[in-house]
This record gives sequence, structure tokens and C-alpha cells, in this order.
Amino acid sequence: MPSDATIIKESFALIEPDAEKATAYFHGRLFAEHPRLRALFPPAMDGQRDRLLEALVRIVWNLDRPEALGGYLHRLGRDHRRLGLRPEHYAAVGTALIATLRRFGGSGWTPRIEAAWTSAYSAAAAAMIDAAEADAAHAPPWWAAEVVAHDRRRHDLAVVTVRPDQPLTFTAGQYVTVQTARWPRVWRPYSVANAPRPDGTLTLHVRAVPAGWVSGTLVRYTAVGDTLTLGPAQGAMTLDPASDRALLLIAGGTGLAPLKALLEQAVAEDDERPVHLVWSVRTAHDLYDLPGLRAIEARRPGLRVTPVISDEPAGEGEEGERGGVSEVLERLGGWEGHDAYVCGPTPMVAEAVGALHDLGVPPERVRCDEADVDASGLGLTTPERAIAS
Ligand SMILES: NC(=O)C1=CN([C@@H]2O[C@H](COP(=O)(O)OP(=O)(O)OC[C@H]3O[C@@H](n4cnc5c(N)ncnc54)[C@H](O)[C@@H]3O)[C@@H](O)[C@H]2O)C=CC1
Repeated sequence: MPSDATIIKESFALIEPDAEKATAYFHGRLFAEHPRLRALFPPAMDGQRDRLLEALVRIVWNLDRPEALGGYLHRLGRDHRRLGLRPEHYAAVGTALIATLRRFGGSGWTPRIEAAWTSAYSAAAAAMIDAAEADAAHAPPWWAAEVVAHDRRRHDLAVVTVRPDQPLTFTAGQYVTVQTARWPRVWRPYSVANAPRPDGTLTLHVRAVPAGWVSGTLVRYTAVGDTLTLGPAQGAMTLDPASDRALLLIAGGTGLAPLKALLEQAVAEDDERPVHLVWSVRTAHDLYDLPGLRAIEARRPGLRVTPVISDEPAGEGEEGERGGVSEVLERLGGWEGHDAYVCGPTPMVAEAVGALHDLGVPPERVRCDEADVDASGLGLTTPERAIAS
């Protein structure tokens, strides 16, 4: 007899061809039955639908990997607290979800399949509710954070420092979600660009992307004294405590943020391993944080910062490398013994990861920002891995 996990995976294939319609139906049904739930979602639902699907796919494919699934559900449950999600909301979502699956499962849908889904959803919801309750014992659902510095480094880029009203625990390399008063319920993730500081402040690197609600607000309409709302720290791109291998940090644009945090942590730990930051930007004008990086480099032996300009020919007296990230990594060479961390635009990350593989760095020593850590949880959260909008 097939297991529930097998039944769910096979029956999910019935819905997948109509996935877009199914997720629209799900949200329509959920909000029709529970109008108050609409208030938990952002005004524009674009993108929200894909997130529901992504979360579902991830849950379905991990059903027979309890450890991975448990960790994922734990993170979702904890993260949902910032949205004000309560246990009864999970029940409402479950009812709408099963109704949707039944409707789009067509003639292949059976009571046995429905029972398998119902039980899997109940278990997943219970895990998320438990995680939220456990988290509530020691952390607030969100943090009000005052902007204490706003440094507009370029017309479209700001380095923003905030002080949360209560301690917000994080590890270098993690990110937080951010909501501005201008766009209630629209949350975007930004990496913390520093290792934990004694004064508890967090610095974010924000590029205003075209039509970016949150990023545009943070860059253009935010000033010292304003209050932002932050969600809990998330993400697994943190230093491996068991490793003392040399570090290679490869950043693209504002993807520098989490790698600067790792760099600061390596410096703070006072270990002597070599650290090489390769920071790729389009033009020399984009090197918005180079003076700060050079200052750290001057203080820490064994730390090297190499700026890379990808879209401009070398100008007179300009420092750094020229070219795409893969050719520069190849030219610099000698990465076999390193732990590598990569962050930046997705295609750049893919290119760098491919280059590291070709240059003999084992895949288990290459970490990039996980596209999935916060994910979305049944469409009820709003983070985007695009980090920027
Ligand atoms: N601000 C933050 O906290 C974080 C940002 N990120 C991500 O980092 C990225 C930074 O964006 P920008 O600063 O606008 O970077 P950008 O567009 O200026 O590019 C940075 C570098 O990546 C290279 N690149 C871009 N597209 C490429 C492609 N298709 N193939 C190969 N190389 C490519 C560029 O040539 C340049 O050298 C965004 O995708 C953002 O989501 C990631 C984590 C944290």
C-alpha cells in the first residue's frame, strides 16, 4: 500500500498543470470565507500566489524527509508571528486548501487522497503552531526599529542603520524582513551587513529597484528618527563553526551585505585564516562601500579585498580586476582549500558557483544565500528572495 507521502506526491501532479488557477481559487475562497484574513496580506497579491505554490511544493517533496520538513515548518511558524497569524487561521487555510485540491484534482481525486492531504496539512499546521508558541516564550513577533543613520551613498542606494527596541538576535550572514510605515504588510528581506554589535544596531544595504515599494521607500523616503518594523533573523548562510579553512567571499553589488557581515565576524573572532573578498560591481561608481572595506583590510593581516568591475574597461589608475566573475575567479586562482560564500544577483551567483566547481572547490564548501529559508508559508507571508524590491 502506498504511503501518504507517495499518495500526496502523485496527486499533486494532478493539480500542477492548473497551478496558477488553483492558487488564485485558493486565495479567492479563503478571503470569501474569512474576509478578515485579507488584512494579513499585502494590498497587491501579485507574487503571493507563487509563494503559496513554492511552499506547497517544498512541503510535498520533503514529506518523506522529516528532518528537513521539520526545520522548514519551524522557520515558517516562527516567521508567521510577525503577520499576526493565529492557530485558527491555519484551520481556515487548511479548509480552503483541501477545497482547492479537491476542485482541481478532477476525476483523479479520491477520498483516500483527500484523507492523506488532510492529515499531512494538520501535522504541518501543528508543527508551525508549536514553533510559533515556542518562539513566543522568548522573542517578540516583530521589532520596532528606529533609523539611527541613513547614508545615501548613491542616487539609488542607501546604507541604513536601525536600532531595534528590543534585542534582535542574529548570526552574521542572516537576513531580516523589513516593513515600512508607507507600505503596511509589504515585507522585504534585507541581509544584515554587520556582525552582531554591542549596541544591537543593524545595518542594511538597500538599492532602490525600479517600482520597488520597500526599497524605494528605504532609499528615498526614510530618514533618521523613522521607525521600521523588522521580522526575526533568518537564513543559513553563516560561517561553519567547525571549519578553519581560508574564506573566499564573492559578492555582487549589494549582495555585499551578508558577506561584509561574515568578514566582520571572521575579523572579530580573531582567527588568522586568510579571508579574500571578491566584490563584483558593474562600474567603478558602484563601489559604494570600498573605503570601509579598505579600512578593515588595513587593520587585519591576511584579509584581501578585490573589487571587480564587470561592465567598464580599466580606467587610468583604477584599482581592482576587470571582467565577469568566473574569469576573475579563474585568473586569481588557488581556491581549492577555501570555504566559499556567494551572494548577489541570481545569475551571478550561478556563474560563480559553476566557476568554483570547475576550479575544484567541492560543492559542500560552497554556500549561497538560500532561496528558500523564509519561503512563504502557504502564501501567508510576503518575503521575496529577490531581496531588493
Ligand atoms: N541588499 C541585500 O541585503 C542583498 C542583496 N542581494 C541581491 O544582490 C543583488 C544585488 O543587485 P545589484 O546591487 O543591483 O547588482 P548589480 O546588478 O549591480 O550586479 C552586481 C554584479 O553582478 C553581475 N551580474 C549581474 N547580472 C549578471 C548576470 N546575469 N550574469 C553574470 N553576472 C551578473 C554584474 O556584472 C555586477 O558585477 C540583488 O539581486 C539582490 O537581491 C542578496 C542578498 C542581500
